[in-house]
Amino acid sequence: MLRHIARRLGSLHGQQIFNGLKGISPDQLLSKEIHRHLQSSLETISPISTTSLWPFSSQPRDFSQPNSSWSPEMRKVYDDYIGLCDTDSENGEKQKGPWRKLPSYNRSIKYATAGIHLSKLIQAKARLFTRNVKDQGATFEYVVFVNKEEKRCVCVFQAGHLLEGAPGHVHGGAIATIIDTVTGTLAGFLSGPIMTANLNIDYRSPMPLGSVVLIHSALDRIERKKTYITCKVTSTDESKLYTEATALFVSIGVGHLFGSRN
Ligand SMILES: CCCCC/C=C\C/C=C\C/C=C\C/C=C\CCCC(=O)SCCNC(=O)CCNC(=O)[C@H](O)C(C)(C)COP(=O)(O)OP(=O)(O)OC[C@H]1O[C@@H](n2cnc3c(N)ncnc32)[C@H](O)[C@@H]1OP(=O)(O)O
Repeated sequence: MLRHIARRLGSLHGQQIFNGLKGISPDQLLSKEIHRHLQSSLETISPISTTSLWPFSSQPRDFSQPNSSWSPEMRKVYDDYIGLCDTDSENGEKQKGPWRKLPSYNRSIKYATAGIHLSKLIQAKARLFTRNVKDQGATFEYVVFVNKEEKRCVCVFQAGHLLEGAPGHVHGGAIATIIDTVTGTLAGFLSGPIMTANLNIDYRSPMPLGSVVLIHSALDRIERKKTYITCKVTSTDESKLYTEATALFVSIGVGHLFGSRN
């Protein structure tokens, strides 16, 4: 199975991966390829482009583009960060800024869904939890910007009406979900394939439904297979603190999702 996946990825990239890496196991190959995908997305995606090296569709939808459900506040913060992605130099030319917008698709690599244990129907229908509702604005509207040099990212998150927990406020599980997603995105970007091992959350203030908040995540440290991330959720002007969290991600080989320990 792993060899089949590795071959598929190899063929999707003109065989250069498979041919050039003889002696490397499919596990290692997939790990390298996933990390390469995450990194290359960051290098190649322009702010409004949906072009990517994503192998399963030539034009996957990037869910982190502005849509009509975004409030003016969400749109403004998005535009501010887009402005930090490209800056004007003294001679008026565009230069790459320190920030990059990450694209966001509604499914992960097909075989990452514990593949062999799931029916083909489930595999075909599997969708990323945070991107599985078609109704724009109903659940998680978010976009992640990464600053590679500073090893941190900021997510602009607008919490939709279907995320209600306490009346009029966002469910703690939904807040945990978006924190896991953002800290996991940063850990995956920095360390390659990872899984959440530990997530600690302190809920400091209730978050009203419809709020637009910033989720600031930063690398704390990397120790062997362990990537530690810190996180703060604030209002967009950063005057109000909603949530604080720390997360531990452990690097995995792809075989991990198929029950093998490596
Ligand atoms: C095709 C693969 C694709 C994989 C994804 C790749 C990249 C993703 C990148 C970006 C993703 C984009 C968006 C992100 C979206 C969502 C992110 C959400 C991710 C999740 O939502 S994912 C679901 C929840 N997640 C689980 O379902 C994990 C279940 N669990 C396990 O699968 C294992 O448990 C595992 C892997 C955690 C560790 O297992 P293991 O065998 O690999 O490692 P081991 O046990 O040897 O530990 C090594 C060192 O970590 C320490 N350690 C381990 N666990 C600890 C803990 N809890 N607390 C404190 N320290 C801990 C040990 O003490 C040792 O430390 P030391 O090195 O110092 O001895």
